[in-house]
Amino acid sequence: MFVRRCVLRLVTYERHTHVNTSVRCLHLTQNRCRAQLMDGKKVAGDIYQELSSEVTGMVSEGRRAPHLVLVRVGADPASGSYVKNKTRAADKIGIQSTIHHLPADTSQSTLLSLVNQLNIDPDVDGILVQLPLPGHMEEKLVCNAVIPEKDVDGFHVLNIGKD
Ligand SMILES: Nc1nc2c(c(=O)[nH]1)N[C@@H](CN(C=O)c1ccc(C(=O)N[C@@H](CCC(=O)O)C(=O)O)cc1)CN2
Repeated sequence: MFVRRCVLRLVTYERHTHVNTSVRCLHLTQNRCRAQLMDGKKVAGDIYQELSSEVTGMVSEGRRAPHLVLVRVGADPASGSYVKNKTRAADKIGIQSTIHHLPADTSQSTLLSLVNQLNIDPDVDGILVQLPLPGHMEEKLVCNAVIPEKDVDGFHVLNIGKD
């Protein structure tokens, strides 16, 4: 997914590769690696472009656009902004998005039921539970309730560490 595909790009060079002066050297055990300053806006723009073309391709083949569901619990203003930004990013790419905004006093079992419904809903491709959750909830348990195939953040124990 978009967020997971936004990775830091490290450029490794062979010993005799031309050395750009803006490049800093890092010496690892075997290889010489150079970290290159990244133009974040350009990389983000390229990723938007790439994903947008992918979605356009899917739709032109008669498939529906991917559907992302965002779950927000409580009224944390920062979480509100992050969720809004994520739906904006989805819109820009052509991904459908839906927000489920639950009150702060929602019980954990109600949240888990919602996650389970979304897990089995064939019209939902990705699920993102915005953190932090209210103090009475166990974030690890909730993150692991999202099935790995729909786990947009990669927070499920089976997805952590995968690229
Ligand atoms: N379900 C998730 N919940 C939360 C995540 C997450 O990845 N998934 N991360 C944070 C909140 N968050 C996104 O949701 C987030 C917070 C901060 C940043 C970030 O890059 N901050 C930069 C500034 C970036 C900028 O200026 O554009 C910084 O602090 O230096 C990104 C995402 C917790 N919840």
